[in-house]
Amino acid sequence: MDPVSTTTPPASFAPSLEVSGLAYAYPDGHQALFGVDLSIERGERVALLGPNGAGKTTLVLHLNGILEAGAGSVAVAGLPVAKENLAEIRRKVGIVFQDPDDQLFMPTVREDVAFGPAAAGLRGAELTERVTEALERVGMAGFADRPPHHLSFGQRRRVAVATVLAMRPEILVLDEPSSNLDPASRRELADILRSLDVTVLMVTHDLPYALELCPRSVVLSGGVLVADGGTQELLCDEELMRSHRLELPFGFDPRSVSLPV
Ligand SMILES: Nc1ncnc2c1ncn2[C@@H]1O[C@H](COP(=O)(O)OP(=O)(O)OP(=O)(O)O)[C@@H](O)[C@H]1O
Repeated sequence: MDPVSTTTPPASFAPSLEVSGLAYAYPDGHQALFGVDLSIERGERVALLGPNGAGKTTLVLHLNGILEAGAGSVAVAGLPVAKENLAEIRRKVGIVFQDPDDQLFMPTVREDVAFGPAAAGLRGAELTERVTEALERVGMAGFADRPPHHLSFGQRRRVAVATVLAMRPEILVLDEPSSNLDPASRRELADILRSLDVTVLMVTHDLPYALELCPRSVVLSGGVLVADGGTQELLCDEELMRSHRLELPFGFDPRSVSLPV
Protein backbone atom coordinates (compact mmCIF):
# COMPACT_ATOMS: atom_id res chain seq x y z
CA MET A 1 0.00 0.00 0.00
CA ASP A 2 1.11 3.54 -0.74
CA PRO A 3 2.38 4.76 2.66
CA VAL A 4 1.12 8.28 1.95
CA SER A 5 -2.48 7.11 1.64
CA THR A 6 -2.47 5.83 5.22
CA THR A 7 -1.53 9.21 6.70
CA THR A 8 -3.00 11.81 4.34
CA PRO A 9 -6.71 11.40 3.67
CA PRO A 10 -7.88 12.69 0.27
CA ALA A 11 -9.11 16.29 0.60
CA SER A 12 -12.73 15.23 0.01
CA PHE A 13 -12.66 13.01 3.13
CA ALA A 14 -10.62 15.33 5.33
CA PRO A 15 -12.49 17.30 8.01
CA SER A 16 -13.26 20.94 7.17
CA LEU A 17 -10.94 21.95 9.96
CA GLU A 18 -8.27 20.00 11.81
CA VAL A 19 -6.32 21.77 14.54
CA SER A 20 -3.66 19.62 16.22
CA GLY A 21 -1.57 20.56 19.23
CA LEU A 22 -1.76 24.26 18.35
CA ALA A 23 0.32 26.45 20.65
CA TYR A 24 1.08 30.12 20.21
CA ALA A 25 2.91 32.85 22.15
CA TYR A 26 2.69 36.50 21.07
CA PRO A 27 5.99 38.28 20.37
CA ASP A 28 5.90 39.82 23.87
CA GLY A 29 6.05 36.26 25.26
CA HIS A 30 2.40 35.99 26.30
CA GLN A 31 1.35 32.39 25.74
CA ALA A 32 -2.21 32.54 24.35
CA LEU A 33 -2.77 28.93 23.19
CA PHE A 34 -1.54 25.70 24.78
CA GLY A 35 -1.86 22.61 22.57
CA VAL A 36 -5.37 23.03 21.16
CA ASP A 37 -6.92 20.05 19.32
CA LEU A 38 -10.13 20.58 17.37
CA SER A 39 -11.66 18.71 14.46
CA ILE A 40 -14.76 19.96 12.64
CA GLU A 41 -16.50 17.86 10.02
CA ARG A 42 -18.02 19.15 6.78
CA GLY A 43 -21.33 20.92 7.32
CA GLU A 44 -21.08 21.11 11.13
CA ARG A 45 -22.01 24.33 12.92
CA VAL A 46 -19.85 24.79 15.98
CA ALA A 47 -19.81 27.62 18.53
CA LEU A 48 -16.46 28.67 20.00
CA LEU A 49 -17.21 29.88 23.51
CA GLY A 50 -15.02 31.23 26.27
CA PRO A 51 -14.44 34.22 28.54
CA ASN A 52 -12.62 37.39 27.49
CA GLY A 53 -8.96 36.69 26.86
CA ALA A 54 -9.49 32.94 26.42
CA GLY A 55 -7.65 32.85 23.09
CA LYS A 56 -10.65 32.63 20.70
CA THR A 57 -9.44 35.39 18.37
CA THR A 58 -5.90 34.03 18.52
CA LEU A 59 -7.22 30.63 17.41
CA VAL A 60 -9.30 32.16 14.58
CA LEU A 61 -6.29 34.15 13.33
CA HIS A 62 -4.48 30.85 12.83
CA LEU A 63 -7.20 29.46 10.58
CA ASN A 64 -6.28 31.65 7.62
CA GLY A 65 -2.63 32.08 8.46
CA ILE A 66 -2.70 35.63 9.86
CA LEU A 67 -0.82 34.12 12.80
CA GLU A 68 1.68 31.33 12.32
CA ALA A 69 1.54 28.35 14.71
CA GLY A 70 4.29 28.29 17.33
CA ALA A 71 3.77 24.54 17.59
CA GLY A 72 1.25 22.11 16.14
CA SER A 73 -0.70 22.47 12.93
CA VAL A 74 -3.91 23.64 11.27
CA ALA A 75 -5.39 22.16 8.10
CA VAL A 76 -8.46 23.23 6.15
CA ALA A 77 -10.08 20.46 4.08
CA GLY A 78 -6.78 18.60 4.31
CA LEU A 79 -4.67 21.56 3.14
CA PRO A 80 -2.09 22.65 5.73
CA VAL A 81 -2.18 26.33 6.71
CA ALA A 82 1.34 27.20 5.63
CA LYS A 83 2.99 30.08 3.79
CA GLU A 84 3.05 28.25 0.44
CA ASN A 85 -0.74 27.58 0.62
CA LEU A 86 -1.95 30.94 1.92
CA ALA A 87 -3.76 32.12 -1.23
CA GLU A 88 -5.73 28.86 -1.39
CA ILE A 89 -6.33 28.82 2.37
CA ARG A 90 -7.74 32.36 2.30
CA ARG A 91 -10.22 31.28 -0.36
CA LYS A 92 -11.27 28.34 1.80
CA VAL A 93 -11.59 30.20 5.12
CA GLY A 94 -14.09 33.04 5.05
CA ILE A 95 -14.00 35.24 8.15
CA VAL A 96 -16.87 37.62 8.89
CA PHE A 97 -15.54 40.19 11.33
CA GLN A 98 -17.64 41.74 14.06
CA ASP A 99 -17.73 45.16 12.39
CA PRO A 100 -19.08 44.89 8.81
CA ASP A 101 -17.43 48.21 8.00
CA ASP A 102 -14.07 46.42 8.23
CA GLN A 103 -15.16 44.42 5.17
CA LEU A 104 -17.23 46.84 3.09
CA PHE A 105 -15.31 49.57 1.30
CA MET A 106 -16.59 49.72 -2.28
CA PRO A 107 -19.13 52.24 -3.68
CA THR A 108 -21.86 49.59 -4.09
CA VAL A 109 -22.92 46.34 -2.49
CA ARG A 110 -22.43 44.54 -5.84
CA GLU A 111 -18.81 45.71 -6.09
CA ASP A 112 -18.09 44.70 -2.51
CA VAL A 113 -19.43 41.17 -3.08
CA ALA A 114 -17.61 40.92 -6.43
CA PHE A 115 -14.29 42.08 -4.99
CA GLY A 116 -13.00 38.72 -3.69
CA PRO A 117 -14.08 36.55 -6.64
CA ALA A 118 -12.77 39.18 -9.11
CA ALA A 119 -9.43 39.23 -7.30
CA ALA A 120 -9.41 35.43 -7.61
CA GLY A 121 -9.79 35.81 -11.39
CA LEU A 122 -13.53 35.44 -12.04
CA ARG A 123 -14.94 37.61 -14.83
CA GLY A 124 -18.11 38.21 -16.85
CA ALA A 125 -21.17 36.00 -16.45
CA GLU A 126 -19.44 33.73 -13.94
CA LEU A 127 -18.68 36.68 -11.68
CA THR A 128 -22.21 38.08 -12.02
CA GLU A 129 -23.67 34.69 -11.16
CA ARG A 130 -21.42 34.36 -8.10
CA VAL A 131 -22.46 37.81 -6.81
CA THR A 132 -26.17 37.22 -7.43
CA GLU A 133 -26.06 33.83 -5.74
CA ALA A 134 -24.28 35.21 -2.64
CA LEU A 135 -26.67 38.16 -2.32
CA GLU A 136 -29.70 35.89 -2.73
CA ARG A 137 -28.44 33.57 -0.03
CA VAL A 138 -28.46 36.45 2.47
CA GLY A 139 -31.69 37.99 1.18
CA MET A 140 -30.00 41.13 -0.14
CA ALA A 141 -30.41 40.70 -3.92
CA GLY A 142 -32.52 43.86 -4.14
CA PHE A 143 -29.74 45.98 -2.62
CA ALA A 144 -26.96 45.31 -5.15
CA ASP A 145 -26.72 48.88 -6.42
CA ARG A 146 -26.97 50.59 -3.04
CA PRO A 147 -23.92 52.07 -1.32
CA PRO A 148 -23.17 49.87 1.73
CA HIS A 149 -23.03 52.92 4.00
CA HIS A 150 -26.72 53.63 3.24
CA LEU A 151 -27.75 50.26 4.68
CA SER A 152 -28.70 49.45 8.27
CA PHE A 153 -26.15 47.70 10.47
CA GLY A 154 -28.02 44.39 10.17
CA GLN A 155 -28.13 44.70 6.37
CA ARG A 156 -24.42 45.53 6.28
CA ARG A 157 -23.67 42.43 8.33
CA ARG A 158 -25.62 40.32 5.84
CA VAL A 159 -23.68 41.89 2.96
CA ALA A 160 -20.44 41.13 4.84
CA VAL A 161 -21.57 37.48 5.01
CA ALA A 162 -22.29 37.62 1.24
CA THR A 163 -18.76 38.95 0.49
CA VAL A 164 -17.41 35.82 2.16
CA LEU A 165 -19.97 33.40 0.67
CA ALA A 166 -19.12 34.71 -2.81
CA MET A 167 -15.76 32.96 -2.39
CA ARG A 168 -17.59 29.64 -1.78
CA PRO A 169 -15.55 28.99 1.35
CA GLU A 170 -14.98 25.59 2.90
CA ILE A 171 -15.58 27.09 6.34
CA LEU A 172 -17.37 30.25 7.39
CA VAL A 173 -16.00 31.82 10.57
CA LEU A 174 -18.17 34.43 12.25
CA ASP A 175 -16.99 36.72 15.02
CA GLU A 176 -19.93 37.66 17.27
CA PRO A 177 -22.51 37.50 14.48
CA SER A 178 -25.41 38.58 16.72
CA SER A 179 -23.75 41.69 18.18
CA ASN A 180 -25.66 44.96 17.68
CA LEU A 181 -28.57 43.24 15.96
CA ASP A 182 -32.18 43.90 16.97
CA PRO A 183 -34.27 40.77 17.68
CA ALA A 184 -35.74 40.60 14.15
CA SER A 185 -32.34 41.00 12.43
CA ARG A 186 -30.87 38.47 14.81
CA ARG A 187 -33.54 35.93 13.93
CA GLU A 188 -33.21 36.64 10.19
CA LEU A 189 -29.44 36.12 10.33
CA ALA A 190 -29.95 32.88 12.27
CA ASP A 191 -32.36 31.64 9.57
CA ILE A 192 -29.81 32.54 6.87
CA LEU A 193 -26.94 30.80 8.65
CA ARG A 194 -29.04 27.68 9.23
CA SER A 195 -29.94 27.56 5.53
CA LEU A 196 -26.33 27.59 4.32
CA ASP A 197 -24.67 24.42 3.18
CA VAL A 198 -21.29 25.29 4.67
CA THR A 199 -19.23 24.48 7.75
CA VAL A 200 -19.67 27.22 10.37
CA LEU A 201 -17.45 28.17 13.30
CA MET A 202 -19.03 30.95 15.31
CA VAL A 203 -17.19 32.86 18.04
CA THR A 204 -19.71 34.23 20.47
CA HIS A 205 -20.50 35.36 24.00
CA ASP A 206 -24.21 35.12 23.09
CA LEU A 207 -24.96 31.71 24.55
CA PRO A 208 -28.66 31.57 23.55
CA TYR A 209 -27.59 32.31 19.96
CA ALA A 210 -25.01 29.52 20.11
CA LEU A 211 -27.74 27.16 21.33
CA GLU A 212 -30.15 28.27 18.64
CA LEU A 213 -27.65 27.79 15.82
CA CYS A 214 -24.95 25.33 16.75
CA PRO A 215 -25.61 21.72 17.76
CA ARG A 216 -22.00 21.54 19.01
CA SER A 217 -19.88 23.94 21.08
CA VAL A 218 -16.31 24.03 22.28
CA VAL A 219 -15.10 26.04 25.26
CA LEU A 220 -11.69 27.68 25.24
CA SER A 221 -10.40 29.03 28.53
CA GLY A 222 -6.91 30.23 29.37
CA GLY A 223 -5.70 29.04 25.97
CA VAL A 224 -6.87 25.47 26.63
CA LEU A 225 -9.86 23.68 25.08
CA VAL A 226 -11.70 22.65 28.23
CA ALA A 227 -14.95 21.26 26.78
CA ASP A 228 -16.31 19.94 23.51
CA GLY A 229 -19.84 18.59 23.20
CA GLY A 230 -23.49 19.24 22.55
CA THR A 231 -24.27 22.93 23.12
CA GLN A 232 -27.30 22.21 25.30
CA GLU A 233 -25.36 19.69 27.39
CA LEU A 234 -22.50 22.19 27.93
CA LEU A 235 -24.80 25.10 28.80
CA CYS A 236 -26.58 22.89 31.36
CA ASP A 237 -23.26 22.04 33.05
CA GLU A 238 -23.36 24.58 35.87
CA GLU A 239 -19.88 23.78 37.15
CA LEU A 240 -18.33 24.19 33.68
CA MET A 241 -20.21 27.44 33.15
CA ARG A 242 -19.24 28.90 36.52
CA SER A 243 -15.58 27.92 36.34
CA HIS A 244 -15.12 29.52 32.90
CA ARG A 245 -17.13 32.69 33.46
CA LEU A 246 -19.89 31.71 31.05
CA GLU A 247 -23.23 33.20 32.07
CA LEU A 248 -26.66 32.66 30.63
CA PRO A 249 -29.09 35.61 30.58
CA PHE A 250 -31.19 35.81 33.75
CA GLY A 251 -34.07 33.34 33.62
CA PHE A 252 -32.87 31.64 30.40
CA ASP A 253 -33.29 27.88 30.54
CA PRO A 254 -31.20 26.08 27.90
CA ARG A 255 -33.49 23.05 28.24
CA SER A 256 -36.46 25.08 27.00
CA VAL A 257 -35.04 25.73 23.51
CA SER A 258 -35.89 23.52 20.56
CA LEU A 259 -32.57 22.39 19.18
CA PRO A 260 -31.15 23.10 15.73
CA VAL A 261 -30.32 20.24 13.41
N1 LIG B 1 -0.96 41.26 20.12
C1 LIG B 1 -0.94 40.71 21.32
N2 LIG B 1 0.20 40.71 22.06
C2 LIG B 1 0.25 40.13 23.26
N3 LIG B 1 -0.79 39.49 23.84
C3 LIG B 1 -1.95 39.46 23.16
C4 LIG B 1 -2.08 40.05 21.87
N4 LIG B 1 -3.36 39.86 21.44
C5 LIG B 1 -3.97 39.16 22.42
N5 LIG B 1 -3.15 38.93 23.45
C6 LIG B 1 -3.44 38.19 24.67
O1 LIG B 1 -3.71 36.84 24.33
C7 LIG B 1 -4.78 36.33 25.14
C8 LIG B 1 -5.87 35.82 24.24
O2 LIG B 1 -6.46 36.93 23.57
P1 LIG B 1 -7.63 36.75 22.50
O3 LIG B 1 -7.89 38.10 21.90
O4 LIG B 1 -7.30 35.64 21.60
O5 LIG B 1 -8.85 36.33 23.46
P2 LIG B 1 -10.41 36.22 23.12
O6 LIG B 1 -10.85 34.92 23.68
O7 LIG B 1 -10.64 36.44 21.67
O8 LIG B 1 -11.01 37.39 23.98
P3 LIG B 1 -12.34 38.30 23.80
O9 LIG B 1 -13.51 37.42 24.13
O10 LIG B 1 -12.12 39.36 24.82
O11 LIG B 1 -12.35 38.82 22.39
C9 LIG B 1 -5.21 37.47 26.06
O12 LIG B 1 -4.60 37.30 27.30
C10 LIG B 1 -4.69 38.71 25.36
O13 LIG B 1 -4.38 39.74 26.29
